[in-house]
Amino acid sequence: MSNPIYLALDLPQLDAARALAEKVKDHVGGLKLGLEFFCAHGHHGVHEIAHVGLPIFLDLKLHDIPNTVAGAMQAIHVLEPAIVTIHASGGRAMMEDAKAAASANTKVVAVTMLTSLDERDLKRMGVDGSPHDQVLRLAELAEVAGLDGIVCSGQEVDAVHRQWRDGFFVVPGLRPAGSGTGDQKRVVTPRQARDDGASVLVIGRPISRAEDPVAAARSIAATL
Ligand SMILES: O=C(O)c1cc(=O)[nH]c(=O)n1[C@@H]1O[C@H](COP(=O)(O)O)[C@@H](O)[C@H]1O
Repeated sequence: MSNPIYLALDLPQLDAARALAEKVKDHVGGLKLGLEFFCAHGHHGVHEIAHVGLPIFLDLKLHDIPNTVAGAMQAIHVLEPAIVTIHASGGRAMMEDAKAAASANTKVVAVTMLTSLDERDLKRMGVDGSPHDQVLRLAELAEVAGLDGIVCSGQEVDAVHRQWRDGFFVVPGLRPAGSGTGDQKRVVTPRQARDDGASVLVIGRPISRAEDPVAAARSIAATL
């Protein structure tokens, strides 16, 4: 069984990101490059990290009118990402056009509700219901739009998996038992997320900021 852990390389320095990826590559299943890295290094940076030889998750959280998101998806074909994120709150048409514009080998998944948000944040944004309700609502929209799956917290993945049996579920906001959560508000352990149906476990700081990133990755993988 392939390793479900994708390391979030949220580092602005290209050399440091590549060195970390090389160091832990035997203990993770993929590498996620997000806005911090991509805004600093763009296509060149993605090509550099791709040389490590692991699948690349390009986490751009695209969110715009359908035509613009489709154009962005076309522009990243050359990077051959295994996974790309868009925001479900961009609506059904945007999601449909994003998937249509993606290359066939790219899984397009929709971020539903950021794991840094809780029910109070939802209410302040004028969204009724619980995070659970909001995630299920947006997951259904993503499924109808023909996406491959969604991003949600480990607190919702079980319910989404029951609603979308063959979906691809990316779960961040993961912390080993007893560790701090930082800016993450909806957090579970990697083992809990995996048991509840996560396809990919996105882990960043618990590995990237560990004293010994290899030991951290190995100890997390050992709990799965
Ligand atoms: O799309 C994501 O990967 C994502 C969605 C979400 O709701 N929450 C979330 O934390 N992420 C990403 O997952 C990673 C979590 O990093 P750590 O909190 O350091 O483990 C970061 O790169 C976030 O951008």
